[in-house]
Amino acid sequence: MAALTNRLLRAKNGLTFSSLPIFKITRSFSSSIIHNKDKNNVQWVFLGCPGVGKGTYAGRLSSLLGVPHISTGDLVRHELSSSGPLSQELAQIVNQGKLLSDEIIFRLLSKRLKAGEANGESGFILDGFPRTIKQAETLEKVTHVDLVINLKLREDVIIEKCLGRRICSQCGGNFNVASIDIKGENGGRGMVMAPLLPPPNCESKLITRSDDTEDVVKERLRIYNEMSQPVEEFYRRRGKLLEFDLPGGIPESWPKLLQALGLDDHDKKQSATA
Ligand SMILES: Nc1ncnc2c1ncn2[C@@H]1O[C@H](COP(=O)(O)OP(=O)(O)O)[C@@H](O)[C@H]1O
Repeated sequence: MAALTNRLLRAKNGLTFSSLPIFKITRSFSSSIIHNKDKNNVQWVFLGCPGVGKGTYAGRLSSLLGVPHISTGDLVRHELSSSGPLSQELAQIVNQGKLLSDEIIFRLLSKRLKAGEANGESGFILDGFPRTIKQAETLEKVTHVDLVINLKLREDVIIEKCLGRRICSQCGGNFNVASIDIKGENGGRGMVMAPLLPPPNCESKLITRSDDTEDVVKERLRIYNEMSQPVEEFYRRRGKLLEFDLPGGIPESWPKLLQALGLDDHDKKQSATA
């Protein structure tokens, strides 16, 4: 693990690499990669504001394609839930809506990659990383990214969704109690998002993330616009960015996302064999 961490940290400082587990510098980008459903060829990144649904859609694609969904936010929350020496220091930063240092994120990510390597994982769907230009440059040095999916949603809806987010403290399931029903104005489209309610046995165990308060959500959005939006431009310039405006909740958005990714047949085949 130490060697791996060092390689990731060295990459950040511009030194050379041979390989990293999961991350392979073997292929050049081709726009047709989007149509390649071989799981070994899925090296994707999800971008988008806090609460837009990166975790939901990355998780669904991960199950569909059989590639690991690696969320740095989940890695951070796992670290916070431990009683390790770092957890209090990290909690202070996360609960203010600020970003953690690259060093900490690289350390957590390296640890996760090492565990995945031991389990024979290949391919990846990254969620929550990269979040700064520096992180994107580092990732570019250590591996190839095929496709970057940028999820977009109106800011007022994002705030409501973040405030409605709930987690079951027992099973870890993610739910949302917000019910969004925005009427279209001046011929514009409205938006309906039904709540994603928990099953009865989770109902009494729901908790809210400590960084999902209104002030902290607004600060996270501010930081996203300042630090992470330039990452969109980084990938746009490389021709890798797929912009996806979410049309509504999961029932409307999931089929359209699959269509945009050329995966709608894949989903049908999988449902037929299930
Ligand atoms: N790549 C990263 N760089 C720095 N900090 C991160 C990164 N990923 C996660 N974090 C920290 O973990 C928190 C939660 O992450 P995440 O669940 O991805 O949040 P969000 O819902 O805002 O997208 C972030 O607000 C930040 O403090």
